Amino acid sequence: MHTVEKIGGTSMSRFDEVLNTLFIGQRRNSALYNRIFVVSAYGGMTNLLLEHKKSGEPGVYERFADAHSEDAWLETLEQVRTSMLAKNAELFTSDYERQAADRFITGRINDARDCMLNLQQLCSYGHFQLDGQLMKVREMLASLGEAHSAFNTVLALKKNGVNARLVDLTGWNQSEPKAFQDMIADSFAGIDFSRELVVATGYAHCSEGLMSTFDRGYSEITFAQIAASTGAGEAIIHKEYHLSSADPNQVGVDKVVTIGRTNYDVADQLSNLGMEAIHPKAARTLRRAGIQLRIKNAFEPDHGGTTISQNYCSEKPCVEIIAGRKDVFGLEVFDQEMLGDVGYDIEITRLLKQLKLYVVNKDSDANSITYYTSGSRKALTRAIRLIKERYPMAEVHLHNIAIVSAIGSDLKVKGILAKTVAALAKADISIQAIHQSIRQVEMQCIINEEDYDAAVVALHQALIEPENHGDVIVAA
Ligand SMILES: Nc1ncnc2c1ncn2[C@@H]1O[C@H](COP(=O)(O)OP(=O)(O)O)[C@@H](O)[C@H]1O
Ligand SMILES: N[C@@H](CC(=O)OP(=O)(O)O)C(=O)O
Repeated sequence: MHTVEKIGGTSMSRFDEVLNTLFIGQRRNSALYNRIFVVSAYGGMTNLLLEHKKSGEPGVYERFADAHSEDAWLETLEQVRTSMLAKNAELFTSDYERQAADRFITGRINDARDCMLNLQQLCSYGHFQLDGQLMKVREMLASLGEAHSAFNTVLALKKNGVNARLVDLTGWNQSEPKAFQDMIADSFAGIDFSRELVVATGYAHCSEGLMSTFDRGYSEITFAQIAASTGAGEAIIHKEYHLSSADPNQVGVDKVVTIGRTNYDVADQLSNLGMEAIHPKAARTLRRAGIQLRIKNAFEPDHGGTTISQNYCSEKPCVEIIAGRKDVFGLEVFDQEMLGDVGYDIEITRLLKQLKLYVVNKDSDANSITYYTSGSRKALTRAIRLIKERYPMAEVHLHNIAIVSAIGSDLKVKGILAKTVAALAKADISIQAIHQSIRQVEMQCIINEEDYDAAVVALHQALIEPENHGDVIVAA
């Protein structure tokens, strides 16, 4: 039976290593096959094509959509071209592959550029509106990143003697889009996985619109659907590190512990904080298809990694992960008219959704609500203006904050709140707000942005390190 394996952008950026560990390594002949790889764009490429995933800094798409900067998008698209060609030069030293790689991506970029210029021209006539076409432009731009990395991967594999095959799901020259499930099923029909190593683009063109339905992180959706549709034995996500008790880059590779087993509930909490163990909607597809999910370190192929299942719960209560995010704004709305009126909250939430501001969490008291949101500062400034227009008596304040969070499949650890507060106080970090829900899977502290790194280290030290878990918290 075959596996379906996803490689994220961060790992794809270290392609030479991935080639030696995952794709080929010690594998020979038949051991190379029965694997379908789904690849993301090289790290940073989608940020440049659309907008920065965390800071919201505009990329080609955002600049194109912004009516005030008519030509600024062209400059950013040329920046994408330069980065993509530089990546090709880094990957391919021989002329044949490099020219083929350059030709392919140059053709796609030129097509996208011409299409966007024509659209801009067309929409200069009042009968045609750009707004109605923007999502299509977003999809087209996104697909460039995954087409680039998948095409290059096949080229590199072929050069190394592997019988690799590209499954290009971007629908580039397709006359009409198909439904998502049909697009995937049709593209894989009739392929003998035991003879061909398939590399599929993490972006899939479809009538529903992958971006409008799932937005960023979409390659996991494609990955999960391919696994379900081809009846994979296991679905594997390869990451830069093992799924660990904290970000190894922040706390230190020597201090963090690998998570051996966890559940989809924990994965959802991580996803809410922007650390996507797995996209929640991709998890659902795998769960329904009864396919086991494993997260592995792309550079340690012999390690079992982390298995994620629906029913796992740690044997005794413990903190499994310290996570968080620092690109968060606390949008505080104070209005004495709010007292007893739930409609206030509903209306502001709707407004934030319209402005594509993601609400990570919120808290309230009698006459104020604070929304902890991520998104661009521009969208937040707009939100403040609209709230003030709608509620003239409201006082609105914006705080630069960070969220640091302790997560576990069973967090009913005795005295956890006291330990957390003591650890932060000892590190001289002031807590702005604190949340622990009754379900006890996650506890969040809101702190000042500049305290973020120190807070993660302090909580890891106080809540995880004393448990002496060894190398792995519950080996898979
Ligand atoms: N608990 C954690 N375990 C492992 N990596 C983490 C954790 N929290 C944050 N990270 C960070 O996630 C980053 C990207 O991970 P990865 O999933 O490989 O990226 P991509 O989305 O490109 O696939 C890593 O560089 C690491 O610093
Ligand atoms: N490249 C896309 C899709 C994706 O899922 O990427 P990654 O696997 O690197 O998170 C993005 O940045 O949204």
